[in-house]
Amino acid sequence: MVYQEYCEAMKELSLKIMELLAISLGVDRFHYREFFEDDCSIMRCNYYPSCQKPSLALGTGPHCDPTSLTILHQDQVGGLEVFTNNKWQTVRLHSDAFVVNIGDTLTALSNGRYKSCLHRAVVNEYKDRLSWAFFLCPREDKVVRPPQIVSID
Ligand SMILES: O=C(O)CCC(=O)C(=O)O
Ligand SMILES: [Fe+2]
Repeated sequence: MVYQEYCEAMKELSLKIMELLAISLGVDRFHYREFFEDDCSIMRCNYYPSCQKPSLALGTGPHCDPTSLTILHQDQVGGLEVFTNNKWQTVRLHSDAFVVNIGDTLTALSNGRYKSCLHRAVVNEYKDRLSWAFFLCPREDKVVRPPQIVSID
């Protein structure tokens, strides 16, 4: 029940963020909300056992999320890193905050104006770690393309 409520709240939050992104692109505010109708979003709980030699272990290897938006909540152990300015940087922990990632689908939907970000999760030497990721994804048969107004470079 809590799980279902969490998923519904994440879906609504991600659609609200998509409204703001639509406005920022000069697109009709509800354009993406309509695009994500009957969505095939995914919720995933990640568990990373502690590891005595973290540098030799792969938590979640470097990747860009293939999805549209990811809303991530991490526990107080930490381990999420983002590749920016040519180096891996730790994403600061904040118990009251979510991390919002742009995924590859959104890069396509925005004609490259929003870029997906390379990130990874490293494991902790002493503590197990948990993270919860909600991935906003369109219905599987949707054609992914930017609205015309955003297609013009
Ligand atoms: O556990 C994390 O902090 C990141 C997980 C992640 O990148 C993913 O599930 O796609
Ligand atoms: Fe990811």
